[in-house]
Amino acid sequence: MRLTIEKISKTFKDKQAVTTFSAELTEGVYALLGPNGAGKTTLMRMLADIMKPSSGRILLDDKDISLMGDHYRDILGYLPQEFGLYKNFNAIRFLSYFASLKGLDKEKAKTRVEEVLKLVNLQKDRKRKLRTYSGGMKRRLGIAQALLNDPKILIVDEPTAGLDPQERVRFRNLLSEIAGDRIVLLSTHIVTDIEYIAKEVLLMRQGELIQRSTIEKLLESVEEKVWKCSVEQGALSQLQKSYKVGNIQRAESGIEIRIVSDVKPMPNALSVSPTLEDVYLYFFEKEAEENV
Ligand SMILES: Nc1ncnc2c1ncn2[C@@H]1O[C@H](COP(=O)(O)OP(=O)(O)OP(=O)(O)O)[C@@H](O)[C@H]1O
Repeated sequence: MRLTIEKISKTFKDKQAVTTFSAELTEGVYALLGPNGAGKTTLMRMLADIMKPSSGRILLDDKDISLMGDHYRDILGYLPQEFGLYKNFNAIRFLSYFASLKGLDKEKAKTRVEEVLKLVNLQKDRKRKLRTYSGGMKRRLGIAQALLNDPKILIVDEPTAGLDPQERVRFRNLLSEIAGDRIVLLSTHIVTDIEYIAKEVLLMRQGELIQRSTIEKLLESVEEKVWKCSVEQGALSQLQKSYKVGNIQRAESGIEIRIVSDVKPMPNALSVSPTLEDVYLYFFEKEAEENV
């Protein structure tokens, strides 16, 4: 299976949200990483065939998805960023309702609803009203909904927004379990979401794909560009103006800061091993976890 994104762009009036984005995706988990406003949601909506590109094409195994109609929707699972729940429904009723919208026949739907509840580990809570669900449970239910038709392509838009770190880890594990032979595209601006699970990372900035790589290669690309420096408090604000400063830690003598820079920022700077947060800082300037 091959999903080909061929030079797609999307313009809203005077705003270019996505600019000639091209990529080819095969089975596995891909992470679309970029800051708020980078164009991730717009790209995903086009991949989910909810929004038409202003130009360019999306092909599944060489067939234009805009010409595939229901055949494409049959193999697609989509979890949008904003996902409305019927608060007075329980999980079974909610999923059965979506199953009927997706055209599953009644008998098949019954079995499938139980299967997806098991997959996302909500079996025990399947009869509870959704208004009593935690943020993590709601997101898992969202994934269950997206999996009802056993999609070959699964698109999930910022699924970990608002989840606590423990729920984020559970959600990440869930995605990696269900990935199997599907194409999974997950968008996020939180670097820890993509650790361990992403086969490749697509970095998006201002509507453009600026880098596509494995996590290992991304880390390699900032090798020798991450520095630990001991500085005095008074020097900090000037350094922040001149460099991309990551973690700031108080030490016995002054403070210790992490700087991402192509050149050694000061004589006493020590080169240290990069993390994904450094990668984010290198490509996107802002602090990696700023928007959590
Ligand atoms: N319907 C629309 N009309 C006008 N501008 C839009 C519309 N949808 C998105 N945009 C603009 O396009 C740009 C990309 O938005 P998009 O929501 O795709 O980014 P994002 O990376 O998903 O960000 P976020 O993480 O905040 O959702 C933004 O500048 C946004 O304001």
